[in-house]
Amino acid sequence: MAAPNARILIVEDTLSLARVYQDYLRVDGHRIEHVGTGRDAINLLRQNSFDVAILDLLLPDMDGRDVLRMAHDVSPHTQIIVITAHGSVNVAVEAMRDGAYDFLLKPFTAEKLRFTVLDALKNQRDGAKNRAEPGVNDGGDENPRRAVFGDGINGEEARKYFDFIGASDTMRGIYRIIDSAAPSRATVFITGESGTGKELAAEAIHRRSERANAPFIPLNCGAIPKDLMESEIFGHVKGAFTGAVVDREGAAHRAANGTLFLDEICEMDLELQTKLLRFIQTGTFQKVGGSSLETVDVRFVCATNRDPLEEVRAGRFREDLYYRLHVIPLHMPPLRDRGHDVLQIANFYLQRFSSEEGRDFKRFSPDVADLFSRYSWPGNIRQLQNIIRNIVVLNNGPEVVMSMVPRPVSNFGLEGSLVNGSIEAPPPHPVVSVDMADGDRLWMDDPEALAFLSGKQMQQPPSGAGLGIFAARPARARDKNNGAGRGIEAIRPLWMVEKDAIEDAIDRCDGSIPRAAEALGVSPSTIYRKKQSWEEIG
Ligand SMILES: Nc1ncnc2c1ncn2[C@@H]1O[C@H](COP(=O)(O)OP(=O)(O)OP(=O)(O)O)[C@@H](O)[C@H]1O
Repeated sequence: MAAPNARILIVEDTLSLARVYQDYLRVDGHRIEHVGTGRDAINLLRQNSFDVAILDLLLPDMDGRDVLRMAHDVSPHTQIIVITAHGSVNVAVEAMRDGAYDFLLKPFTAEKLRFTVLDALKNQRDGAKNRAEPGVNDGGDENPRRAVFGDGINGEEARKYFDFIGASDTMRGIYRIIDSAAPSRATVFITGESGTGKELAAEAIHRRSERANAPFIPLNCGAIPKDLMESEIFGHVKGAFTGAVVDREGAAHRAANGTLFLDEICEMDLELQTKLLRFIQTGTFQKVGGSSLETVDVRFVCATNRDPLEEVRAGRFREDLYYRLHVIPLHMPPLRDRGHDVLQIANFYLQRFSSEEGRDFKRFSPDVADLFSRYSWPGNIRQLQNIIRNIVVLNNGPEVVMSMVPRPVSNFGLEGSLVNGSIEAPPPHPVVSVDMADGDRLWMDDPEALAFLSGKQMQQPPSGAGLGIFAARPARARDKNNGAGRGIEAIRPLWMVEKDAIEDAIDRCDGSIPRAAEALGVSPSTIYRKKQSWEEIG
């Protein structure tokens, strides 16, 4: 990296340390100023423009995190690097959530400090460049369509970090935590809804670490039947149980010197949790049916889509194991909170699936792009992938138009009910309406979606009428009930409806749960878990 002659503020109350940091950084030709209190730091940041601030979180006059938040507010373009005491990675991670660019754990070397500052500067300059040139494909664009849907822009140009696509602020925060956490041996505990990329994050942590050349072994604790789980992790000796006809190594052994990724960790049964805890504490384990102790060096990364503390409270997850594993928390944001990333990811998969399936898709029409940006994506990236695969397989390009978008995405915005039967103000754009079987009238500004939904003839709204409805249950459901006599006894519990849908999907996939799961946009373990809960209901 080039010597940048940047303006740097050091906020450190120990004078001797501040001098050392200044000496380290002067080598790169920066202009450096120093203050010893939080108050002075905020004042200086308010009056001057600094590229980077190096902030010790332990200050005499203010809580370091308050200083950080205020510094971020008064000077959002200053990249803030926080310094924390050795062993307080958690504090550092929290600080990054509050807007810090990176952190340094004491003690650190001159090289580490210089590199971290240069990296922050590079980020700051890239950010400034992107602000000055809206339209560059890094997610900082004010105009999502230009960034993602403009001519010639394809998914490969989208901002990538390992296998992640996306450059939203939330995801940049995730990449920084991965960068910082990866080199250490500390356990990373990843949370987030299904399909948000938890496994991708675990892999990135591995690939970014010194263990990258050793194996990355994922193990889905929710997808493996309980009684086989212990052998999956620790292996077994011949004859340990019926069917154990040969000795077998488990995931712990295979992950030696690498990373063991325990996905859906909260699904692990309590007895096995005790054995896992012992393994984490001692680095040793016994194969099922074995008598000798084996020792391996593994780094643990685990993930869950549940709230782990809630599981602890409910007695389903051991508290001591939780604290042992929960060293560096990493929360994967849902897709709906990632701004323009959704379009970048959509475009990436459109190009990929299109070439895999021999189609000519190049782009999304503006209304599809708009729908994708507004939709809530409950199944996150996996659902987005499935929708795009569906579109690509069943249609051809070059443009993805509204009529190609399958449900439930295409129905988005149609659910809801007429508020007290009132008719609201007419919309500023043309609408169409349709009379439904049960007497409701639908007013829509999207003729295609309305036609699809109702299968009825459309008409222009009478003058003076306004935007009514949005009471659109799918036509099928309406026809079945035909308006009359819809008593609450006809309503089935949600779990039964869900059970029917899942069983139907499994049937259509010839009994394959993984394929059914993919088609439904959930993980196989979700289905296994649900099947188990239906059995418990009886
Ligand atoms: N930012 C992203 N860009 C591109 N693809 C992504 C991104 N995040 C996730 N994916 C893809 O989405 C799919 C789901 O990701 P992944 O399996 O890591 O999610 P998960 O949170 O572990 O899901 P689950 O909780 O269901 O196990 C994978 O195919 C992954 O490659």
